[in-house]
Amino acid sequence: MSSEPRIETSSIPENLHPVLSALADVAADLSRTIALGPLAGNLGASVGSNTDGDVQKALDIVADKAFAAALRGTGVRWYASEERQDVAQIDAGGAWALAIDPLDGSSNIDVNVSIGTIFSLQPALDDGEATFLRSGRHLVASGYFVYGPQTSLVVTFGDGVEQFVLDREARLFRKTKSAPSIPSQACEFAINASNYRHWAKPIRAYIDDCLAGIDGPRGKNFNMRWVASLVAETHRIMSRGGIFLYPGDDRAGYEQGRLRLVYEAAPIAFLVEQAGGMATTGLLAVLDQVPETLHARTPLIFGTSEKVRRVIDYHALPELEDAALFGNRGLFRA
Ligand SMILES: O=P(O)(O)OC[C@H]1O[C@](O)(COP(=O)(O)O)[C@@H](O)[C@@H]1O
Ligand SMILES: [Mg+2]
Ligand SMILES: [Mg+2]
Repeated sequence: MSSEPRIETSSIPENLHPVLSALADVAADLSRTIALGPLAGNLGASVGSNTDGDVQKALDIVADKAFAAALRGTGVRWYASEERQDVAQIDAGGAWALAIDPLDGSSNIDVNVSIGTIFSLQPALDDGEATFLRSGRHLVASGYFVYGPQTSLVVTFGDGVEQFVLDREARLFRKTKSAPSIPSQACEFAINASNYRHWAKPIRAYIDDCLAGIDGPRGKNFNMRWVASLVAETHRIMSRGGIFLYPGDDRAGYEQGRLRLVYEAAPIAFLVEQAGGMATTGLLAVLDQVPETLHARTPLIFGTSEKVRRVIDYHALPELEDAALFGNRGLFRA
């Protein structure tokens, strides 16, 4: 890594400068590679599968190796990656544990749609795995890079969120004047609706009510979005509000949804709470959920607080009663 910081550090806690600069350095490289697309090789080629059977793309592996290598000497003791079965030790004397989804939205690599990197930092315990098997309330920082028309970093250190944009010529992430904040009013929802028949009743009811639009209990029309890149959906919600849902469903292997608690849901939940929104599994705040295993999945529902609260309310309804209420719908008028 170059010794020059790759990010404006004035608002970043001093003990995290080396880590953030290393992450920013790799993100600048990835941004360039992604922008070259097919000119940089077959980035979307399938090269194997991880321990859970998820297909790994060439760029997943490139990104994972680049981040792990760049973090040497930055004070990161433990490195847990979506692409690795086990926690790796980087700096034996380091104070930090970093969890990372090196490349989020892999299915979009080949189609020139925004993809990203998600990370979180927490203090390292002596046991690497035990460090990560704690609730997200232990996080001291989390963020994502989104590689889109702009390459941006949105990050929290537990006191609101900040945004940086890559100035390609200077190879520097510059801080933007205004910070993202999730609006309290919004009319967009994001869900992979092809799974409708697999969802549980509270999720179906929530989406049914959105789809009913002005004629339904919400009394207004909604738009639907689904990019299939969690970072891109998060970035939109950070600026425009709305709700994202990847619930558990009845497909084999999807009982807890698709997204990983340690690498995806907890870091995003920390950002969302810091930006004025909420993140839940439907039953519990995502940040209160303790991972049972390193690669555990979790239902993830986040965004504008009022919308997320409504989904939580739907989950709280007794099974029989809810059928009656949803039939009536009057209790849930917007
Ligand atoms: O293809 P689906 O089931 O709609 O899933 C899309 C979701 O999967 C993900 O791509 C999973 O992340 P990875 O690409 O890191 O595996 C999310 O970014 C996205 O929200
Ligand atoms: Mg991901
Ligand atoms: Mg990934």
